[in-house]
Amino acid sequence: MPAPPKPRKIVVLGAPAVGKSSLTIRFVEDKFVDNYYPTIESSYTKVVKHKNQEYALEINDTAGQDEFSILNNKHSIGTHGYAIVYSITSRDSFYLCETIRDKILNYTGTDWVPIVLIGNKCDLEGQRQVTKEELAALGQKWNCSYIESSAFSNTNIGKAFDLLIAEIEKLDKASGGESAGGACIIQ
Ligand SMILES: Nc1nc2c(ncn2[C@@H]2O[C@H](COP(=O)(O)OP(=O)(O)OP(=O)(O)O)[C@@H](O)[C@H]2O)c(=O)[nH]1
Repeated sequence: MPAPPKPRKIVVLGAPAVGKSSLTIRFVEDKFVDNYYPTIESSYTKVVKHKNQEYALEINDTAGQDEFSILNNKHSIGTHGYAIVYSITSRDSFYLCETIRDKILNYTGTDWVPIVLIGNKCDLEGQRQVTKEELAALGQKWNCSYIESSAFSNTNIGKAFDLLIAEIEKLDKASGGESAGGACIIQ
């Protein structure tokens, strides 16, 4: 009998208009939405396979943050992993990622949480403001996974979520297994 899907909750955070909804919808529904409607809060589900195990993902797409946004319970209770998104065309959105991660760590009272850092809109090479080297440097500093993606051209979207599941699994293993997952991140 195959193992039942593991439920895993993911929150997508980042500055407004970096493509959080677009990459979530591309991942869940495999389509690209060209219009910009600021998100209030949306939740999506998708079952995916990672290393022969199924995962029932609950993905919470948030309203864009700024440096004054306060991380609330909805963003952290039961959350297993975070996708922090910026746009490669916006240096400000890249800088904001550091603030967002600091808030997560403050809120959870931990010094490490599963994160994938995503540089979205990589199809817009001509408008690039953040280099791949800067992404790699920040990802290495945080000891997390990192990747550039494009919801528009469907580049690395599935891969980004796969990397996040791997980060979540790392924590699961380090904390002694299955049940430890979200519970110990939330404290
Ligand atoms: N070229 C390009 N445009 C993108 C990409 N992803 C999103 N966009 C566009 O960028 C705009 C903002 O995308 P959204 O997905 O609504 O951004 P968001 O981060 O969810 O925005 P908020 O809800 O305000 O936080 C829209 O016009 C999208 O079509 C991408 O990978 N490439």
